[in-house]
Amino acid sequence: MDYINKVLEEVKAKNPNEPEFNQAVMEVLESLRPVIEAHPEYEDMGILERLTEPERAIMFKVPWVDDKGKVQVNRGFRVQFNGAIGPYKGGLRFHPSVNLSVVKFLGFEQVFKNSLTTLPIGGGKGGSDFDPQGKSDAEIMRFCQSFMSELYRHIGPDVDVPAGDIGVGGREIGYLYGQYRRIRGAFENGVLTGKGLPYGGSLIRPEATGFGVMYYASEVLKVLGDSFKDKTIVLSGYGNVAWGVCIKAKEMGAKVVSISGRDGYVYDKDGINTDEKIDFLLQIRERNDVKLKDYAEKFGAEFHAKEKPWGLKGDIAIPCATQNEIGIEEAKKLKENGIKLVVEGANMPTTPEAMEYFKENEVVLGPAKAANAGGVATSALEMAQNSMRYSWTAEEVDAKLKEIMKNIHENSKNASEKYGLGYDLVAGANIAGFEKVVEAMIAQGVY
Ligand SMILES: NC(=O)C1=CN([C@@H]2O[C@H](COP(=O)(O)OP(=O)(O)OC[C@H]3O[C@@H](n4cnc5c(N)ncnc54)[C@H](O)[C@@H]3O)[C@@H](O)[C@H]2O)C=CC1
Ligand SMILES: O=C(O)CCC(=O)C(=O)O
Repeated sequence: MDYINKVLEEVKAKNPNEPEFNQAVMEVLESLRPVIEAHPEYEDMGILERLTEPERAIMFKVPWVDDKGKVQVNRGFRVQFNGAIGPYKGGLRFHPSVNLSVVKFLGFEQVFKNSLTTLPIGGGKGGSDFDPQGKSDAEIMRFCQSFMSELYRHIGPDVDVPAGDIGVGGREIGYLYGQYRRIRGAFENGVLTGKGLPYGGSLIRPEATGFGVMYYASEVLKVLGDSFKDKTIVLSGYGNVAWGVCIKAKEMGAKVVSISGRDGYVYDKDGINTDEKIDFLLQIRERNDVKLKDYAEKFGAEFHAKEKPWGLKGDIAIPCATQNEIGIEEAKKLKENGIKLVVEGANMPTTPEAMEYFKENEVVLGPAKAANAGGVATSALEMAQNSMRYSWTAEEVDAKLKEIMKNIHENSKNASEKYGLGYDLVAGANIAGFEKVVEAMIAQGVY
């Protein structure tokens, strides 16, 4: 059995109840074959075994009191996956589907993504099975305070720097930071990113993931001899990432025709392209009872309950909701409906079968760890500003973000070409991310 298959078997055997984690590992390791063939010494060094085992996985109790006075107990996680190139960095997800497998898959992906940004950040991720939907602001605050009452001992500006992800935005980061500051008795604001501007947040961080997706996609379109002008975008999600994509799409002359959530999707044939419509996304997200039907009613669009938007006609698909939202059936529908490019805003939104189908059917795929890296990259810029006790203008941050996304695309393209894989952005991102982390790991001895 070759080295990669051996490690894949071991990972499966060691983590039998972690399908998402196994899926993420398989996707990365399969595309590293040419690199492993060129470096047989990695086997004796145990590089892949070391990379697929988190440096630390913390699981903890999060008790809190609801508005009726009843005690609720959730489970909290922080997985510090690999710190070879910098402090662990990655978001916190509050969603009922969160478990160890989900946090480990996200943390594993984050290692390569953060390496790709070219900035000094290791990979980690965390979260809880707490569902913010239907909770009051006071309940969310009490939950965040309890969550941080345990998490604080594991994090720090040079140790591990969490941020937002699904269900965690500016409001939650504020409550989390307040509790951290109270416990530590110090203004260490480099411990979290995605903060509000008055206490050390960075301009453009809220928009960064969506803007980064569009900057990265523009680079891909350049290679394809095309641009966003007059393109129709089929989008999923309605949250932070989807919002950033909508703002940039409007600026770039493309038309976004859909958003989606847990309850179904909205088809807006005129496009989500006015400030009023785009601002409404923020309002939906801020409410603790998301109903996308409200968008449809307010703006005269169609609402399709319990369905995904992948049957719509368009040129480019940008999934911005959650993992495995595009399976093989959805991939076939996208192809039939004219989609030529899929750019992943969400983490691992495409199943392995769907990825294979895209490859065989000439649909270009921009993978999450490259395409959505603008969020974490701008978080690293927030850390840099906190260290300097200084802030850059929106124009300065945006220019740096644009340059980073351009480099991520270029480095992925070059890595793919270097191993004779042509324009394979999936393999290219995995290889480019892997090479830097491995170099740092080898330099630091066995850890
Ligand atoms: N916020 C960030 O900076 C980054 C986010 N991402 C990824 O982007 C995706 C969206 O994250 P955000 O916009 O930050 O979340 P958000 O908290 O702002 O919005 C929630 C999102 O989750 C989706 N969602 C929740 N439950 C769902 C379900 N059961 N079925 C389908 N969709 C569901 C909603 O459609 C909505 O788009 C996630 O995959 C996240 O990991 C990736 C990089 C950075
Ligand atoms: O900004 C960060 O540190 C979090 C970003 C994140 O969670 C992601 O890239 O998936």
